[in-house]
Amino acid sequence: MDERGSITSQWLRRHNALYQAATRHPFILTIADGSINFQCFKRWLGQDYHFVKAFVRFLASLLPKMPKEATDEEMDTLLGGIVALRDEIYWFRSEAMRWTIQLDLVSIKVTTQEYCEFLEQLSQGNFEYAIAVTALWAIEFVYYESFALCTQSNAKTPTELREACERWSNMEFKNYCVLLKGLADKYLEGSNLHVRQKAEEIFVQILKQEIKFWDMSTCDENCI
Ligand SMILES: Cc1ncc(CNC=O)c(N)n1
Repeated sequence: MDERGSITSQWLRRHNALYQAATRHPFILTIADGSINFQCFKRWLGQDYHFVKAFVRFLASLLPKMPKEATDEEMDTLLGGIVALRDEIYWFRSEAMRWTIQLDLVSIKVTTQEYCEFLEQLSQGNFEYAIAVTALWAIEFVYYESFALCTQSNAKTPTELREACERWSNMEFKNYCVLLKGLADKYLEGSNLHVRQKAEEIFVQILKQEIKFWDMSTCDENCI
Protein backbone atom coordinates (compact mmCIF):
# COMPACT_ATOMS: atom_id res chain seq x y z
CA MET A 1 0.00 0.00 0.00
CA ASP A 2 1.37 3.44 -0.85
CA GLU A 3 2.08 5.96 1.91
CA ARG A 4 -0.93 8.13 1.04
CA GLY A 5 -3.23 5.13 1.49
CA SER A 6 -1.93 4.28 4.95
CA ILE A 7 -4.39 4.45 7.84
CA THR A 8 -2.56 7.29 9.61
CA SER A 9 -2.38 9.29 6.34
CA GLN A 10 -6.12 8.84 5.89
CA TRP A 11 -6.64 10.16 9.44
CA LEU A 12 -4.47 13.19 8.76
CA ARG A 13 -6.69 14.03 5.78
CA ARG A 14 -9.97 13.20 7.53
CA HIS A 15 -9.10 15.34 10.59
CA ASN A 16 -7.15 17.98 8.70
CA ALA A 17 -8.81 20.99 10.36
CA LEU A 18 -7.98 19.71 13.84
CA TYR A 19 -4.50 18.73 12.67
CA GLN A 20 -3.85 22.20 11.31
CA ALA A 21 -5.12 23.72 14.57
CA ALA A 22 -2.68 21.52 16.51
CA THR A 23 0.36 22.12 14.31
CA ARG A 24 -0.21 25.73 13.24
CA HIS A 25 -1.33 27.06 16.64
CA PRO A 26 -0.94 30.80 17.36
CA PHE A 27 1.67 29.92 20.03
CA ILE A 28 3.79 28.32 17.31
CA LEU A 29 3.02 31.06 14.79
CA THR A 30 4.25 33.73 17.23
CA ILE A 31 7.52 31.83 17.63
CA ALA A 32 7.92 31.52 13.86
CA ASP A 33 7.18 35.22 13.23
CA GLY A 34 9.32 36.35 16.18
CA SER A 35 6.49 38.14 18.00
CA ILE A 36 6.26 35.69 20.92
CA ASN A 37 6.32 37.11 24.44
CA PHE A 38 9.10 35.25 26.27
CA GLN A 39 6.80 34.94 29.31
CA CYS A 40 4.66 32.58 27.18
CA PHE A 41 7.69 30.50 26.26
CA LYS A 42 8.71 30.28 29.93
CA ARG A 43 5.19 29.18 30.86
CA TRP A 44 5.30 26.51 28.14
CA LEU A 45 8.76 25.32 29.28
CA GLY A 46 7.68 24.77 32.87
CA GLN A 47 4.50 22.93 31.92
CA ASP A 48 6.16 20.83 29.22
CA TYR A 49 8.70 19.61 31.76
CA HIS A 50 5.80 18.24 33.82
CA PHE A 51 4.39 16.66 30.65
CA VAL A 52 7.67 15.04 29.55
CA LYS A 53 8.12 13.38 32.96
CA ALA A 54 4.70 11.74 32.49
CA PHE A 55 5.54 11.00 28.85
CA VAL A 56 8.60 8.99 29.96
CA ARG A 57 6.30 6.66 31.91
CA PHE A 58 3.94 6.37 28.96
CA LEU A 59 6.74 5.50 26.53
CA ALA A 60 8.19 2.94 28.99
CA SER A 61 4.73 1.32 29.23
CA LEU A 62 5.02 0.30 25.58
CA LEU A 63 8.00 -1.99 26.21
CA PRO A 64 6.14 -4.79 28.05
CA LYS A 65 3.33 -4.52 25.46
CA MET A 66 5.66 -4.94 22.48
CA PRO A 67 4.70 -8.15 20.64
CA LYS A 68 7.17 -11.05 20.79
CA GLU A 69 7.45 -10.97 16.99
CA ALA A 70 8.52 -7.31 16.98
CA THR A 71 11.68 -6.75 14.91
CA ASP A 72 15.03 -5.64 16.35
CA GLU A 73 14.58 -2.33 14.50
CA GLU A 74 11.27 -1.81 16.28
CA MET A 75 12.87 -2.39 19.69
CA ASP A 76 15.72 -0.04 18.71
CA THR A 77 13.18 2.66 17.79
CA LEU A 78 11.43 2.50 21.17
CA LEU A 79 14.68 2.27 23.15
CA GLY A 80 16.06 5.16 21.09
CA GLY A 81 13.00 7.16 22.08
CA ILE A 82 13.65 6.48 25.75
CA VAL A 83 17.32 7.44 25.51
CA ALA A 84 16.32 10.64 23.68
CA LEU A 85 13.90 11.47 26.50
CA ARG A 86 16.72 11.18 29.05
CA ASP A 87 18.65 13.80 27.06
CA GLU A 88 15.45 15.82 26.77
CA ILE A 89 14.92 15.91 30.54
CA TYR A 90 18.53 17.15 30.95
CA TRP A 91 17.88 19.78 28.26
CA PHE A 92 14.77 21.03 30.07
CA ARG A 93 16.74 21.44 33.28
CA SER A 94 19.55 23.38 31.61
CA GLU A 95 17.12 25.48 29.55
CA ALA A 96 15.12 26.29 32.70
CA MET A 97 18.30 27.59 34.37
CA ARG A 98 18.98 29.81 31.35
CA TRP A 99 15.53 31.36 31.86
CA THR A 100 15.91 31.42 35.67
CA ILE A 101 12.95 29.10 36.07
CA GLN A 102 13.01 26.92 39.20
CA LEU A 103 11.33 23.79 37.80
CA ASP A 104 10.64 22.32 41.25
CA LEU A 105 8.58 25.44 42.07
CA VAL A 106 6.51 25.31 38.84
CA SER A 107 3.03 24.11 39.78
CA ILE A 108 1.29 21.90 37.26
CA LYS A 109 -1.66 23.58 35.54
CA VAL A 110 -5.04 21.88 35.05
CA THR A 111 -4.51 21.40 31.30
CA THR A 112 -1.15 19.72 31.87
CA GLN A 113 -2.59 17.59 34.68
CA GLU A 114 -5.42 16.43 32.40
CA TYR A 115 -3.00 15.52 29.59
CA CYS A 116 -0.78 13.61 32.04
CA GLU A 117 -3.80 11.71 33.37
CA PHE A 118 -4.72 10.88 29.77
CA LEU A 119 -1.19 9.50 29.27
CA GLU A 120 -1.59 7.46 32.46
CA GLN A 121 -4.79 5.89 31.08
CA LEU A 122 -2.98 5.05 27.82
CA SER A 123 -0.23 3.41 29.86
CA GLN A 124 -2.66 0.90 31.39
CA GLY A 125 -2.33 -2.72 30.38
CA ASN A 126 -5.80 -2.80 28.80
CA PHE A 127 -4.75 -0.46 25.95
CA GLU A 128 -3.57 -2.50 22.97
CA TYR A 129 -0.04 -2.01 21.67
CA ALA A 130 -1.45 -0.83 18.31
CA ILE A 131 -3.24 2.01 20.09
CA ALA A 132 -0.27 2.89 22.32
CA VAL A 133 2.24 3.04 19.46
CA THR A 134 -0.21 5.09 17.37
CA ALA A 135 -0.63 7.52 20.28
CA LEU A 136 3.16 7.73 20.60
CA TRP A 137 3.46 8.63 16.91
CA ALA A 138 0.68 11.26 17.12
CA ILE A 139 2.17 12.97 20.19
CA GLU A 140 5.64 13.16 18.67
CA PHE A 141 4.46 14.06 15.18
CA VAL A 142 2.47 17.11 16.35
CA TYR A 143 5.65 18.52 17.89
CA TYR A 144 7.71 17.78 14.81
CA GLU A 145 5.22 19.44 12.46
CA SER A 146 4.80 22.41 14.80
CA PHE A 147 8.44 23.20 15.45
CA ALA A 148 9.48 22.46 11.86
CA LEU A 149 7.60 25.63 10.97
CA CYS A 150 9.88 27.58 13.32
CA THR A 151 13.10 26.30 11.80
CA GLN A 152 12.23 26.90 8.14
CA SER A 153 14.58 29.29 6.37
CA ASN A 154 11.96 32.05 6.19
CA ALA A 155 11.08 31.83 9.92
CA LYS A 156 11.93 34.77 12.21
CA THR A 157 12.30 32.62 15.32
CA PRO A 158 14.12 34.50 18.11
CA THR A 159 17.71 33.28 18.60
CA GLU A 160 16.90 32.43 22.24
CA LEU A 161 14.26 29.89 21.13
CA ARG A 162 16.07 28.29 18.21
CA GLU A 163 17.60 25.47 20.25
CA ALA A 164 14.17 24.43 21.58
CA CYS A 165 12.71 24.46 18.07
CA GLU A 166 15.66 22.48 16.69
CA ARG A 167 15.11 19.74 19.29
CA TRP A 168 11.77 18.76 17.81
CA SER A 169 12.44 19.53 14.15
CA ASN A 170 15.93 18.18 13.44
CA MET A 171 16.47 15.33 10.96
CA GLU A 172 16.95 12.74 13.73
CA PHE A 173 13.58 13.57 15.31
CA LYS A 174 11.94 13.65 11.87
CA ASN A 175 13.26 10.17 11.09
CA TYR A 176 12.07 8.94 14.48
CA CYS A 177 8.55 10.20 13.67
CA VAL A 178 8.67 8.49 10.27
CA LEU A 179 9.60 5.18 11.95
CA LEU A 180 6.80 5.60 14.51
CA LYS A 181 4.28 6.30 11.73
CA GLY A 182 5.38 3.09 10.02
CA LEU A 183 4.91 1.14 13.26
CA ALA A 184 1.49 2.68 13.83
CA ASP A 185 0.36 1.71 10.33
CA LYS A 186 1.85 -1.77 10.66
CA TYR A 187 -0.08 -2.55 13.85
CA LEU A 188 -3.26 -0.74 12.80
CA GLU A 189 -3.31 -2.77 9.56
CA GLY A 190 -3.07 -5.89 11.70
CA SER A 191 -5.89 -4.84 14.06
CA ASN A 192 -9.65 -5.35 13.86
CA LEU A 193 -12.12 -2.54 13.14
CA HIS A 194 -12.90 -1.98 16.84
CA VAL A 195 -9.23 -1.35 17.73
CA ARG A 196 -8.78 0.90 14.68
CA GLN A 197 -11.83 2.97 15.69
CA LYS A 198 -10.56 3.26 19.27
CA ALA A 199 -7.12 4.28 17.96
CA GLU A 200 -8.69 6.97 15.76
CA GLU A 201 -10.64 8.34 18.73
CA ILE A 202 -7.40 8.50 20.75
CA PHE A 203 -5.70 10.25 17.80
CA VAL A 204 -8.42 12.93 17.80
CA GLN A 205 -8.20 13.27 21.60
CA ILE A 206 -4.43 13.81 21.34
CA LEU A 207 -4.88 16.57 18.76
CA LYS A 208 -7.38 18.26 21.10
CA GLN A 209 -5.05 17.88 24.10
CA GLU A 210 -2.16 19.38 22.12
CA ILE A 211 -4.33 22.36 21.14
CA LYS A 212 -5.31 22.89 24.78
CA PHE A 213 -1.65 22.67 25.78
CA TRP A 214 -0.68 25.37 23.27
CA ASP A 215 -3.71 27.43 24.38
CA MET A 216 -2.47 27.24 27.98
CA SER A 217 0.99 28.41 26.86
CA THR A 218 -0.42 31.26 24.82
CA CYS A 219 -0.22 34.56 26.62
CA ASP A 220 -3.37 36.39 27.45
CA GLU A 221 -3.50 39.59 29.47
CA ASN A 222 -2.53 37.87 32.75
CA CYS A 223 0.70 36.64 31.21
CA ILE A 224 2.40 40.01 31.06
C1 LIG B 1 2.64 18.58 25.14
C2 LIG B 1 3.73 17.85 24.42
N1 LIG B 1 3.43 17.07 23.37
C3 LIG B 1 4.41 16.39 22.69
C4 LIG B 1 5.73 16.51 23.09
C5 LIG B 1 6.83 15.79 22.35
N2 LIG B 1 7.24 14.60 23.01
C6 LIG B 1 8.25 14.58 23.90
O1 LIG B 1 9.03 15.47 24.09
C7 LIG B 1 6.00 17.32 24.21
N3 LIG B 1 7.28 17.49 24.66
N4 LIG B 1 4.99 17.98 24.85
